[in-house]
Amino acid sequence: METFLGCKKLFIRFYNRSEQSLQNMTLSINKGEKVLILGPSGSGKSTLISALAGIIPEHIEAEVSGEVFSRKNVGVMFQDPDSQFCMLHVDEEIAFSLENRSIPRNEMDKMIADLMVHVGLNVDKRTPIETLSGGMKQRLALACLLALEPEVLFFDEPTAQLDPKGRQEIFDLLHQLSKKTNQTMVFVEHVLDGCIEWMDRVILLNDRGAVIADGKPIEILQNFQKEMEEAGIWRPRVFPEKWVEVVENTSHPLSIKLSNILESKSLEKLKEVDKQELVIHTEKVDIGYGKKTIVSDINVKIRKGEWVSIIGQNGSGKSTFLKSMIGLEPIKKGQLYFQNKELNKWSDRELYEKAGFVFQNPELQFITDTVYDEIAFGGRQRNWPKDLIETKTLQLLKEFGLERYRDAHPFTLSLGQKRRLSVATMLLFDQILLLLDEPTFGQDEKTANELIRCLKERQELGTTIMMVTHDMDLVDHYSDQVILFNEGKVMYQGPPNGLFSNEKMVQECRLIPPLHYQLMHERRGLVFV
Ligand SMILES: Nc1ncnc2c1ncn2[C@@H]1O[C@H](COP(=O)(O)OP(=O)(O)OP(=O)(O)O)[C@@H](O)[C@H]1O
Ligand SMILES: Nc1ncnc2c1ncn2[C@@H]1O[C@H](COP(=O)(O)OP(=O)(O)OP(=O)(O)O)[C@@H](O)[C@H]1O
Repeated sequence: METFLGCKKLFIRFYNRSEQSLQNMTLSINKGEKVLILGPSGSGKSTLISALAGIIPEHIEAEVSGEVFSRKNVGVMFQDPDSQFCMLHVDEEIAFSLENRSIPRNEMDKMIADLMVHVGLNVDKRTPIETLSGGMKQRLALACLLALEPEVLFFDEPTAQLDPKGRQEIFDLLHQLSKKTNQTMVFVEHVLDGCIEWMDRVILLNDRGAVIADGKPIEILQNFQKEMEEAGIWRPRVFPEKWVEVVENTSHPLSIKLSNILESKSLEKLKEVDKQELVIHTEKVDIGYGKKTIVSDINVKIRKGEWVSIIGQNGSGKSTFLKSMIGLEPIKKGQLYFQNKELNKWSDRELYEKAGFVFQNPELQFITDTVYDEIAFGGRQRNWPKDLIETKTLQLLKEFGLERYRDAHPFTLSLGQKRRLSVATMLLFDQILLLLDEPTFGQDEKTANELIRCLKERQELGTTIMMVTHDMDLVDHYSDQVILFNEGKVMYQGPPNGLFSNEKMVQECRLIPPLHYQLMHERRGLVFV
């Protein structure tokens, strides 16, 4: 029988790399199947999707051998939504997909409005795409893919930048869709809760781009625990009831260690930090763009050595806030002090020495031609001795799993690798403040843990960490202070336990509490292992 979608003995090597990114891959995906591709960061998941969708070698050049069985009518939701937009405004972008289906103009408006509601894109349809937040762009990319109604849908980490409730809702939406249509769906995802249980198949890749397992989700979870753990692949933390028996009978621990999560922060820690010097404080600050205020009346105090998490729904102003704290966006009103001196009294150079910024989109940060130079750059700027630069750079490359790519161009890395590089470049020298915009999204378990370990080490040496994140377990476990934005206001400011134990606020702000709080209220129908 002819293969619907797949590949046979497929090898792919990018021209600027000595190693192959996909090795001897043979796969056959049936019409209507829902397939999840799992593998550590850099294992070739995006490369595989691009090959099956016909993008490699047509639009991205590479040395390809073997056979690919692609389809004509496919749609891809790319990992980086910016790379797929070609129009200026939200409605035009969705209309572009509808035009592909020859939908008459007079039917489009209603379809666009419905799609925006479906994916939770709560903005005016004439909004310029470049002004959308990261999560909003991801929702738009999904709307465009759904508008296309292709025969095969490829999703490359479709929920990586979504707020926790949004992630759940989008997976529910896709699950419903999967039951209604006979469209084939191929997913790449790092976080498995909410999606793995309704997949027909899981394909597991190793770090060299070869298939190591292919089967039903529960079989893979049961029989390839060790391989998944060694490769650093996240496993689901919450298991649906239908899998309880299987889960109970396995000898390997199926979830992340609960002891880590249960150890919640106490108020004592914050009191200790209280005595220390202020790094940033604001008085009645408003942030926003042009005439639009995004968050008003911000009064925060951020101290030396604190770990501060900034949370809130997509579009609530987290990235804007982070940028405003070191002048990358101007504040609209109020006073902002950096080390007790008004921010505008510091020169750019001084701020650059004292504060490191990791952007949500890592590509915005890269300025050199190799991974090595990217990390070494800061040391060279400071005229450090060559030996010192080399030692420190090599150490960071190792810690972040980037040794193999030291001579590669930063733009050719996988998204997870790019994000790790963007954090590593900020860790070469000792800034007193690190501002990080979602540094862990798109990372496998092993690299996320390593990244957090490096940040924790810095914090213990006195660096202040300000991190935007949607990962509530991370917030719970590490933060001294949480700042929550909701509907243009600071809704909460304080230790994590004060927030997560306030069920009303958690609900109102559409948060999903960390596992440890969910455990306390054991939700029915779910089993926590
Ligand atoms: N255009 C390119 N040129 C050169 N090398 C590339 C290119 N795109 C990807 N690679 C390399 O191929 C390998 C596989 O990358 P790919 O993006 O497929 O990984 P991935 O499994 O999707 O990773 P992640 O989970 O980090 O997104 C990586 O080592 C990456 O650096
Ligand atoms: N350059 C800009 N011009 C006008 N509005 C903007 C601009 N950048 C962002 N916005 C708007 O400001 C609001 C907050 O965006 P921001 O990126 O700060 O949100 P966020 O909380 O970081 O979201 P996400 O979780 O999706 O990354 C959004 O409504 C967004 O559309």
